[in-house]
Amino acid sequence: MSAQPPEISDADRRAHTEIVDSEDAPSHYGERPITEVAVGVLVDAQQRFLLTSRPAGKVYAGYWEFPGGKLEAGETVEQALRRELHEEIGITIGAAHAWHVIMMDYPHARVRLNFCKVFEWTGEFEMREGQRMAWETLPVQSVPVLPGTIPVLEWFAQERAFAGATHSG
Ligand SMILES: Nc1nc2c([nH]c(=O)n2[C@@H]2O[C@H](COP(=O)(O)OP(=O)(O)OP(=O)(O)O)[C@@H](O)[C@H]2O)c(=O)[nH]1
Repeated sequence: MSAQPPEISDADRRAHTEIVDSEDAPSHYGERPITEVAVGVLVDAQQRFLLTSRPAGKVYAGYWEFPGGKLEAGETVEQALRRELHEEIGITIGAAHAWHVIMMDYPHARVRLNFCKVFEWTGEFEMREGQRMAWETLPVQSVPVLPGTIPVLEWFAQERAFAGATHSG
């Protein structure tokens, strides 16, 4: 859990979050096109949630996030999530329960993160891209966390009546 924090630029620090909670924002909301992303919040029987580290070679390599990825043409959020989690972490998910939707405006991309809670899955976890995995609870111990992950920790804090810092750093 002691990853060397990657370099973060001033532009990255200014990454802007908008809580949308709606799938109605047009696909060219604002001045830049939006990339749709399906993100899985796996919650186990002990109410822990799964974080994975971003693999080497991707933007924000080494940052901790909830696993997921970009929608391919014609896919629904649930279909993309099922495909991504199978490809990246080796499991087959049961139902994906739509939770929150946020926009993140990064220097490299403007993304709409469609977070879904997942309570059931089959198969063994296998980090197929060399990621690391951690079952976490609040406060999160893995550092650093991706900017787009922080709102999720705040939603968990609200749900769980958790007071205090949700993560380190
Ligand atoms: N998976 C995931 N992506 C997130 C989260 N928060 C967040 O801002 N993002 C952003 O959403 C985008 C997801 O892209 P990705 O690189 O994971 O997707 P992918 O696996 O399809 O990428 P690829 O095209 O490199 O194969 C990235 O810009 C990433 O920074 C999160 O919690 N999980």
